[in-house]
Amino acid sequence: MADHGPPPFPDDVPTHPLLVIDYARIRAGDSGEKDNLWKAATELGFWYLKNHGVEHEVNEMFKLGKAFMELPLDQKMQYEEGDDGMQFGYKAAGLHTADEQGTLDATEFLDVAKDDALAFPKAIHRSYPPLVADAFPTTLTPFVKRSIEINETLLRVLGKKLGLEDGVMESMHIKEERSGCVTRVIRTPPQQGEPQVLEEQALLGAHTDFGSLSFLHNRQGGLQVLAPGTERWLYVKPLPDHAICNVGDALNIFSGGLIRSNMHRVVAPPKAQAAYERYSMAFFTRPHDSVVLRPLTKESVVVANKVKENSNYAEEERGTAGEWLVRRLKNLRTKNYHGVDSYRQHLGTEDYGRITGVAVAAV
Ligand SMILES: O=C(O)CCC(=O)C(=O)O
Ligand SMILES: [Fe+2]
Repeated sequence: MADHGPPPFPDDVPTHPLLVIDYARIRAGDSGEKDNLWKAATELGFWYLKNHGVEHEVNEMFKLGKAFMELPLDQKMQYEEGDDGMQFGYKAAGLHTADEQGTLDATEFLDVAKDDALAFPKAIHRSYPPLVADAFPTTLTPFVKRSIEINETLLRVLGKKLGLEDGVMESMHIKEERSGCVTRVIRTPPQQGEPQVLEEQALLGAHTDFGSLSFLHNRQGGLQVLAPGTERWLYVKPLPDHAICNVGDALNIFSGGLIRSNMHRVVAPPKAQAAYERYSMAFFTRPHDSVVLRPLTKESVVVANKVKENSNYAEEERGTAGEWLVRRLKNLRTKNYHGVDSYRQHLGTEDYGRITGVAVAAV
């Protein structure tokens, strides 16, 4: 019998609503829509993005991702990312931990560097399997270019709303510079069990994203958010041709905490969808490697000559974007897991108490 793929997202599971931002209106400079984006970015840090115009490239990426994931494991393992914080290539299931007990994650990643996609046929970070390398001109590079354009536009609006001088936000994300910007395809295997039990098992552990903005494409459920002021993880319902955008830690830090980098995780898709393998795909915009992660708002105000001499704005040193990534990735690797403390070493701006609180409550 022909397999028609997973059934639709069920109507009867609780979900968390997201604001819908119309990219066409943002592009047109609509000030009401820019206000909506600011509201979404500061209150939840997640929103749907419609009319982004990347539907074709997204479809092609899903096809490429599936073709790659279906390669034999030993072929994929030749491109494994390793335990030193490199994050391009292939990550096999179980090589990341999903919680402080060291539970193994259940996700496979294909991670393709923006730098390799833009420099093709030159390799900047690494080489990829022939199936992926062949798809740079037709699929990967077009998707990366469109994704960059969208995230740059959204970042410009958010930078302006923050009160940054023109060009300051852009200068943190220079696409010609080496960065951790990455296109990722994720696969998780079919899950069996009681929905209530499955809903408590993270296949990709609770986290905040490392970079500035994530441009995510979901077709099945499985993504959950822990909304501020709530104690319950809720699914985000995928909507056709709507991207899910979310803020990462770098933007949270740049904004002095004003723009929210919200915790999320991936569990089994709800109900009957759980019996199917799950694919998702994202482009992560991150500051280029040499950018020091610190609040930018004071700097912009200084530029504008508006700051008072004795501003007591808290400034915390987080190192560079490149160092931030390596630290977080290294400590997430199963091989580098030495207990709760090493797991905590991978954390970003998450409120760690919230993660443990929820995990304990779920036992
Ligand atoms: O697969 C998803 O829906 C989310 C993936 C995710 O959060 C990530 O890779 O950072
Ligand atoms: Fe994420």
